Amino acid sequence: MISTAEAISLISDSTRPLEAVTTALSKSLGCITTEDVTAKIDLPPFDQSAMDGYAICLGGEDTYSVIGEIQAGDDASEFSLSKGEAVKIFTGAMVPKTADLVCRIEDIVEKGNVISVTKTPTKGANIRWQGEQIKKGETSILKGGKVNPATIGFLANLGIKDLSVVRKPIISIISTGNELISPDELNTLPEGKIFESNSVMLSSALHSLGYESRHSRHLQDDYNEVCKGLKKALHESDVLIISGGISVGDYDFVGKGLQENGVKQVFYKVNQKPGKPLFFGTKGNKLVFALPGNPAAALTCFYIYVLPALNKLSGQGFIGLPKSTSTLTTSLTKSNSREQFLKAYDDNNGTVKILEGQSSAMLKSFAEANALIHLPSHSTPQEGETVEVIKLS
Ligand SMILES: Nc1nc2c(c(=O)[nH]1)N[C@H]1C(S)=C(S)[C@@H](COP(=O)(O)OP(=O)(O)OC[C@H]3O[C@@H](n4cnc5c(N)ncnc54)[C@H](O)[C@@H]3O)O[C@H]1N2
Ligand code: MOO
Repeated sequence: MISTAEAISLISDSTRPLEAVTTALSKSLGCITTEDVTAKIDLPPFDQSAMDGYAICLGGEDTYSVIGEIQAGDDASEFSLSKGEAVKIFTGAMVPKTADLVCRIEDIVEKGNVISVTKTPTKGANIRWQGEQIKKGETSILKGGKVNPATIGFLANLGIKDLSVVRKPIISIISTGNELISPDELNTLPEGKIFESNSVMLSSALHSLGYESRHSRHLQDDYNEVCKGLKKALHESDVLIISGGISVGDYDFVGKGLQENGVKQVFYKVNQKPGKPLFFGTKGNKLVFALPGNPAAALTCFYIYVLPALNKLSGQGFIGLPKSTSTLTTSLTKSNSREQFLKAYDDNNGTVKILEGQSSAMLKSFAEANALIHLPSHSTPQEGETVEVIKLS
């Protein structure tokens, strides 16, 4: 059986970034840009007032005659002020070229059509100059950056509607098992059945990390159904995330079904708890993860293996959840010959505790956890020792 480090390295070596596509700016959140983006206009596009007040043309006196008003959105390019004149102006409105500065409304006294300035600011005060943020022709964002909400706002402000980015993968989630009933299907469980939970858990994990599952299907433990379902999913996706049916039982058909569909096995089984029977394979550039069905094993394998691969496909490099170290406040009594990922609570102040209920079938402790502790095989760390922590939130 291979180690977790070997599994990670094999997945990374099999993963290539997807091609560039042009996407609507509004749909580009979390994407990696593939080109430098040049500003097509100055920002601001004109000299703008930064305050509500009066734009004045300095005249040597503290009083000014008010000759008009400029609202945000008005074209003031033809507006002309002579020395000693002022125009009422609002935040964001165009400042006439003949104005020297903007006085805040708080710093003047209004008397009819005349204002007295109680505190004259320096020349140029309260004006956001044309192009002071960025000038037409300059680079607004660099190739290889990750689009965040501010990037989208900045580019929208520049009038940019489309962006060239690395395409995000099309992902299918497949759950397998005769025992599974969708909670949407029935309210009461027939004997021997359980409510299906891995697909909604995995699609939520994807969503929380900036990915979406395009297709989700449930397959019965039937060889033909599994083969057909996998064929369809392989045809329509870049990444398959399968849960269950990958162990050694008579009705675990996922391994055989993948082989039948031409998926090349890269590895099967990792020396870890939970998630020992993890399968990873490829078909061309498509990636196939068959996660063990036990829910905590499926989610752990998703975070450790699937997420960094999705990030690499999307142009970000093979990057997983952030890691740090913390001091244990509890001790582990039993060692394991496998590496372990333990559900844990990290207080974000340097200490971490191992939670009760570490079975790979249990999600209760995972739901309370905000971290996984990664332990080497055969280790029994004690209270006070430093351990590696993978942050879930
Ligand atoms: N003889 C052996 N048996 C098992 C071994 C082994 O080495 N030898 N490994 C065990 C380990 S470790 C794991 S993990 C499981 C993995 O088995 P499968 O991937 O084939 O998963 P299933 O048998 O289909 O399911 C396991 C468990 O999880 C529940 N499950 C499955 N899918 C879902 C779902 N979508 N939602 C909620 N729960 C699900 C399923 O009902 C089972 O209880 O194999 C061990 N066996
Ligand atoms: O690998 Mo399994 O997830 O330990 O139960």
